[in-house]
Amino acid sequence: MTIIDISRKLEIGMPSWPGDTPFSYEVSWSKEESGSVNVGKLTMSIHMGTHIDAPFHFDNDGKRTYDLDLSVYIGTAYVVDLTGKEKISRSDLESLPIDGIERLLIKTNSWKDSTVFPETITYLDADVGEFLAEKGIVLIGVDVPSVDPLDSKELAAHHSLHANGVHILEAVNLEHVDEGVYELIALPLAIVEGDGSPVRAILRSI
Ligand SMILES: Nc1ccccc1C(=O)C[C@H](N)C(=O)O
Ligand SMILES: [Zn+2]
Ligand SMILES: [Zn+2]
Repeated sequence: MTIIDISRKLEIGMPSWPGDTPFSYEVSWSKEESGSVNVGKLTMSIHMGTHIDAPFHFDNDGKRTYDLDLSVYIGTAYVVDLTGKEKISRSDLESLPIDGIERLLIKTNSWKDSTVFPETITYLDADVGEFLAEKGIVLIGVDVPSVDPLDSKELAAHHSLHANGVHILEAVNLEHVDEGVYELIALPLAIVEGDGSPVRAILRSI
């Protein structure tokens, strides 16, 4: 069985959302000190690297991470390459062979240098939520840190996806992935009050 890892590495110095908590890892209790084991301490924004958004991230009354339906994060996914677009609208997706497929991963290739936070990214139009719901899509994944423009405050795409029951996976790495149908696994951690979760996202060929 071939596993394709589509997760970004979590490491010190990786780019984070401007002003947000950076990633840090340290051994806070060493083997020498504890007498038996190294114990690590992790600090990071939840929206670091490859992660899912819980609706609470952008809606005070929205679901928290632990309450998310795990079946959303496992199952068939279609990877489409839409490199070179400023934004992605319903018309860009209408001809995709996604009948019977419940997840869509979009390769935008718009995060050019993964060692620095991008200045602009390809984003989704607010008409995408309704279209995906009509198609029976329950999750959308993008290879950039947001489904909206980076300076957006309204978050039109986040809200339209949520209103249509489409869950959000952000900052996957699809550089090495060809278009086609796969099985996706990208489970959130059981963070009770979370507004999202880092995930280890993988694809399996089917
Ligand atoms: N971390 C942030 C800090 C400030 C403002 C936005 C963000 C975000 O993370 C938004 C992005 N659309 C996200 O869901 O990951
Ligand atoms: Zn996020
Ligand atoms: Zn988001």
